[in-house]
Amino acid sequence: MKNNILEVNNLSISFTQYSRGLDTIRITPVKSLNISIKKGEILAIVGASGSGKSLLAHAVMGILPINASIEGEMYYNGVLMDQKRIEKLRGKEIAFIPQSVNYLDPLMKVKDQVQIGLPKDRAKAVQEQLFGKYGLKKSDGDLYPFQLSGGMLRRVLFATSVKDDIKLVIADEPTPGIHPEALNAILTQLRSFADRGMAVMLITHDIVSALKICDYVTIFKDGENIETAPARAFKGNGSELKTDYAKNLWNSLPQNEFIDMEVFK
Ligand SMILES: Nc1ncnc2c1ncn2[C@@H]1O[C@H](COP(=O)(O)OP(=O)(O)OP(=O)(O)O)[C@@H](O)[C@H]1O
Ligand code: NI
Repeated sequence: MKNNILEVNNLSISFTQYSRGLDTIRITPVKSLNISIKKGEILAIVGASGSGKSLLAHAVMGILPINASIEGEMYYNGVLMDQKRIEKLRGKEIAFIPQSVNYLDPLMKVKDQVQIGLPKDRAKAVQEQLFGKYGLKKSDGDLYPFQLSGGMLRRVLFATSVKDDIKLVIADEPTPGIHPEALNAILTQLRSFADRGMAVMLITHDIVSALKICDYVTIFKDGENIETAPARAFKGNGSELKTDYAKNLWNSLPQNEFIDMEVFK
C-alpha cells in the first residue's frame, strides 16, 4: 500500500543455537508476520511475554543480535529497507523507545545524552525546551540515569528519541510500572505524535490503556499475528473480533468480567 509508513511482509526471525557439542538447533520465534502502519496511525502490538514483540521492533530498527537471520521484507515509505538504509534512518526519521532503560549511558548526565544528535548550535536550547515539554526540571539534566525514577527515565527517553523529523515512532513497553498520571502523559504524548502525522507502533501488555489511544490492535501469539482489528472492535462481548483467541483475550480482561457481572445483577 502506497501510504503505509511501515509495512512488514512475511517477516520471520530465526536463531541458530548450539545445543550439545557442535549440534546446532534453529529456533524461529517470529513466523510470517505481516503488519502495516499509516501516517497518523497508532498500531498497538499486544501479546504474551515471549510472543516476539520486541524482536519485531528490533528487526525494524536493525538491531537484532548477530546470530539472528531474517526472512521477509520491510518497507519504509514504500521503499525496501536494508541494513544500510535502516542505519541512516535510525534516530533521524525512525525513533525507538526501547523496553529497557539500560540503553541510556549510566555514566553520562541525562542532558548531555539528550543533546546528542541535536544541531550543535541549538542543542542546549532544544534540550531545555524538550525537558520542559516532558515535565522535567532544568536541574534534572544534571542527574545521571540512576538518580532518576523509572517514570522520569521514560520521559527522558521520549525527549531523546522524538525530534522534529521523526516519521515513525516505535515504543516498546513504554508504560510498565509507572503511576497513572505518568501513564496518561505518555499515552497522550503518543497520540499527539500520531496526530502530528507520525506513524506509531506501541508494544504493550496493557491492552486497556492501548485502546484509549490506538487505531488498530495486532495480537501476537508465539511469533504469529493472530488478528489485527480496529480498536473499535474491542467492545461489548467482542462479537466484532474475528478469532476466538482475540474474543477470549478481550472477554477475559478483568474489567470486562466486571462489566458482565454488572449486567447479570
Ligand atoms: N538472541 C536471542 N536468541 C535466541 N532466542 C531469542 C533471542 N532473543 C529473543 N529470543 C526468543 O524469542 C522469543 C520472543 O522474544 P521477544 O523479546 O520478542 O518477546 P516479547 O514478546 O517482547 O516479550 P516481553 O513481553 O517479555 O518483552 C522469546 O521466546 C525469546 O526467548
Ligand atoms: Ni519485549
